[in-house]
Parts: sequence; structure tokens; C-alpha cells
Amino acid sequence: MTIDREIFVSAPGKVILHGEHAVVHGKVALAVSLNLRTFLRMRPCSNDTVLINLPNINTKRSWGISDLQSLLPAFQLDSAHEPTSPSPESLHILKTFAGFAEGSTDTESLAVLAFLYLYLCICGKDSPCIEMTVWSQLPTGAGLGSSAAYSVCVAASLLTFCGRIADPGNESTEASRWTKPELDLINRWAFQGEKVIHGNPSGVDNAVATWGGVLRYQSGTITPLDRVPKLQIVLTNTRVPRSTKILVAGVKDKLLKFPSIMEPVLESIDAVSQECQRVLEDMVTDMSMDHYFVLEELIDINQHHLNVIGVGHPSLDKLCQVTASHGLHSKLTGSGGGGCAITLLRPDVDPTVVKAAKQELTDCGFMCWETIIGGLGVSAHSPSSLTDSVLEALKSN
Ligand SMILES: Nc1ncnc2c1ncn2[C@@H]1O[C@H](COP(=O)(O)OP(=O)(O)OP(=O)(O)O)[C@@H](O)[C@H]1O
Ligand SMILES: C[C@@](O)(CCO)CC(=O)[O-]
Ligand SMILES: [Mg+2]
Repeated sequence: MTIDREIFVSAPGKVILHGEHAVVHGKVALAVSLNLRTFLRMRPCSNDTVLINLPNINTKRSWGISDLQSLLPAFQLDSAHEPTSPSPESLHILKTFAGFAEGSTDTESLAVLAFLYLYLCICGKDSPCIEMTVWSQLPTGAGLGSSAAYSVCVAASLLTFCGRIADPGNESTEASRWTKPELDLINRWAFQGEKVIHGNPSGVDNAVATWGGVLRYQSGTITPLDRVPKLQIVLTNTRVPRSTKILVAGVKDKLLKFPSIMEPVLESIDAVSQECQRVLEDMVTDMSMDHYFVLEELIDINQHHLNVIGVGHPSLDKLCQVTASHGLHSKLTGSGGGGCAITLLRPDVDPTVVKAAKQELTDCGFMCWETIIGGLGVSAHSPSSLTDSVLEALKSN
């Protein structure tokens, strides 16, 4: 049964404090949600079509319902509606259907394929006629989990539209959340969307976009870390574009080529994550500055490791040099190869130092934000719980 009104959903981006890439190979990652979000509007439409509108990546696509239904026999749909992994054959069928070349990794093809996969598998024979707009405050492909926020929003809205999870209603002036089992289902479907976009995701990004807050993640086990201090962080986007799919595949190649050299590096990254968790937990009862000095050293160590595994970039080296010249410590966050870095601000750092560092980073052509971390996980909204600017972005496209 499908619902017959428009729904609004949002999910946060994330920063990875430590453990990116290593987490794909079973090591620990520590990640935290951001106050930058992706928003989605989905509504029924009447002309037997499915239409998607993705203004951040200048994409508009539509398909006839009967054409989409003709693809269904090729998809393994689970009778209990459990998430199913995209097979190479099903992705090949979708690429041919949407007119994308076999090896395409551009933004449009990945976003469209992830949508089509989730639409066909979640909605199955229900095949609702819908119009979907997704608009994000997150930079696309910059290491802040834009793909996971997108996959989580698409999964949550399709599951709601098709009645697989409850409709959170349209009345509240506050954002509403689903129950834990429903959030778990959203997370597991979003993971399938991430597989289409990333190839081999660990699942950490969709977990943060679903659950929000600070998480420890290892091999599918999600542990919320409720008792950690609020860290102040500057986020800097080098604006160098890169693809997580390609970077993750590059690390795997290096690991296969030099296992005895690379495996200890991943082990050491794992130890950095664990040490960071320990220090953060100690800081709750003892805020001594010594803890911040350890956090800074861990950032420097991990940045070197990430260079060793091949996910650095000259722009990130430059960024680290600039912040170091102001006494601040930075590392890349997310998949690297450009994209974003985090810089830790100790509470004793003079605001004029931060201002000077940000000015110098901006002069390099980078973009800086001071971020609030720990945003709410995936949420449903009534129009009155959204700001005018978000509503305008979703409705004017
Ligand atoms: N707002 C959006 N609209 C449409 N597609 C999006 C949007 N945000 C992300 N995507 C999809 O996600 C892809 C970017 O994913 P990718 O994993 O490379 O980067 P990221 O998720 O921003 O960074 P990281 O994975 O390192 O955190 C884009 O190519 C696009 O297909
Ligand atoms: C690079 C990576 O570790 C984090 C991307 O944000 C990939 C993943 O975990 O899926
Ligand atoms: Mg991603």
C-alpha cells in the first residue's frame, strides 16, 4: 500500500575522526554526524511516471512505470522485504536501461543507479508513480558522506511511501524519527545504495547518517559513544574532486600488492582509533589539556598513514602545512584524494590564530567552516518543521 501525500526526509553528513579506509578492512572507525544535511521531498504523481530531480548535480530523469516494471523479473526480490545486494548482472541491466556506459563512475550515473536499484527492490510490484527531489547542504564527493546521506534519504522515503515502515505523519513542528527496528531497516537498505555508489563500502557512513551522534563502527557493529566531549573542529574543503569508489579500490590494490607492508599500517590506524576513543572517554571526567595534545599527535600520525596507503593529495599536504604553521593539527577525513580535512581546535587556541589560519586556507582557494558536530540522524519533517530556504530549494526545482 502506498501513501498519497508528499513526504519530507533529511539525513546528516559526517566526519570520520579516525579509521577511514581501514574500516573497509574490518578495523575500527570513529565517526560523528554533522549539522549539514541532505533533504528529500517525495510526492505522488499522476502520469504513470517516476521522476527524479537532483539539483546539486544538475540531473533530471524520468521513466515510464511500465518500463520500470519490465525490469523487475531480473531482480531478486526477497519475499520478506529484506535488503538484497546489487549483483553485477542487476547493475549491468540498470546501466543499459538508463543509458550509462559499463565503467561509468560520474556523479549522475551513480546517483541514478542507486535510486533505480532502491526503487525496484524496495517498491517491487507496488511501483508507485512518484516525483522525488533531493537537495543537499553537503558538498558532493568531498568526504562528508554525501552519498550516504543521499542513500539514507532515498531508502527512508521509499520504505515509507510503500508502507514498509510507518508514516511518521505530517503534523509535528519538530522533526520525527522512526522506531529502532525501522531505522535499522533504513540503514540496511541505504547500505545497498552505498554499494551501488562505492563498490565496497564499510557501512560506517550510512550508519552515521541513520543514527546520528558519535559512533564507533567495526565490521557492521555500531556502538554509540554518548559520553564524549564536544570537539571544536574546522572543516576545510580543498575543492579537489575525487571519487570514493576509485580511492577505496586503490587501497585494496595496494593491500593485495604489498600485504605485509600495508596490513601493519591498517593495524596502526586501528590502534589510533582505539587510542582516540580511550582519550575521548577519559576527557569526560578530566578535561586536562594533555588529552588535547594526544589527540593532536594521533591526528598527525594518522595523516601520515593515510598518505602511505595512497589516499593523500598535494592539496591536503598544503592544508596540513598551513594549519601547522599556526600550531594547529589536521588530517583528511572521508576517502581523501582531495576533498575535506578536519583541524582540531584546542579550547586554549586564541580565536585570532583560528581566524588567521582560516584566512590563509581561504587564500589557497579552500573553503572553511567551523562545524557543530553531532546532528540528528535520519528524520521525517512536516513542511512547518523545515526552514523557508530548504523548502524553496526542494520546491523550486
Ligand atoms: N545531493 C546529491 N544529489 C545527487 N547525488 C548525490 C548527492 N550527494 C551525493 N550524491 C551521489 O554520491 C556520489 C558522491 O559519493 P562519494 O562517496 O564519492 O563522496 P562522499 O560521499 O561525498 O564522500 P565520502 O564517501 O568520502 O564521505 C555522487 O557522485 C552522487 O552520485
Ligand atoms: C573511505 C571510507 O572508509 C569512508 C568514506 O567516508 C569508505 C567506507 O568506509 O565505506
Ligand atoms: Mg560516500
